[in-house]
Amino acid sequence: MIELENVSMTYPGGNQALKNVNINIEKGEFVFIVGSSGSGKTTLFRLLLKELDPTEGNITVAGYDYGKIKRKDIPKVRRRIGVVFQNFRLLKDRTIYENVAFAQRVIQTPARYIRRRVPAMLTLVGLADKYKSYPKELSGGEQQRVAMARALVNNPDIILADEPTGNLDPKNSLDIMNLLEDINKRGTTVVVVTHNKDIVNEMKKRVITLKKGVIISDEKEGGYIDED
Ligand SMILES: Nc1ncnc2c1ncn2[C@@H]1O[C@H](COP(=O)(O)OP(=O)(O)OP(=O)(O)O)[C@@H](O)[C@H]1O
Repeated sequence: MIELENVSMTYPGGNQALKNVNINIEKGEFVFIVGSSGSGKTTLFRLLLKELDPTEGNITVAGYDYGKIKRKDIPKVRRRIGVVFQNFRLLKDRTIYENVAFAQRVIQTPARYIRRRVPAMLTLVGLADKYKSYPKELSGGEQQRVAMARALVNNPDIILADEPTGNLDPKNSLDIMNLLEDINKRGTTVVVVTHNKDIVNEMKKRVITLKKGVIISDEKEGGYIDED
């Protein structure tokens, strides 16, 4: 589902963020990407979305070879990736329903399909009764669940989450992780970039650890490696 072959990324100016990274993530896996600040996690995330191109190596996501992909196919591959961010990134002036529906409207999904799909996603994340609320009326944990519903609404193959529990307390963090685990059990590949040591240790999933742009460990049922 996701393959990086000898991927290196050097930013203009000379910062080498990733060095010869090899990762293979199969369909249906749940993977944590961890590492201290500056280790290259965000760079990896942006490469997977094709927001950046590597300076060396090959990336394949959902069957698309990023080195050969046609420009018109980039939105197609992005549609197969649901993205969740630390700061939720909801539209403040839209209701919860509209926030989730918006992701479908932009890809011109038929209205009758949206009317079925949005409530189903809000039910999945436990927020069916909040559909008329605005983001500021919800707790941080609830807002992140809306962001998850939005990420899932187009039925992606992959969920990419960048520090999804970064703004949440331990209870809400665990709820979000349990939701990601449920989604994973339904067949979606889940990749979570995080600093959250407790969560990583609790979940016992595959853990890939980056340090200064190099993979220093890739463990099947791993834990958080303290570097200091
Ligand atoms: N746009 C950029 N231009 C130049 N250098 C960059 C750029 N973005 C990141 N870097 C450098 O690349 C390296 C990796 O950064 P990256 O943001 O990928 O790390 P990170 O693991 O996500 O860190 P954090 O946990 O603090 O978000 C760092 O040395 C950083 O300074």
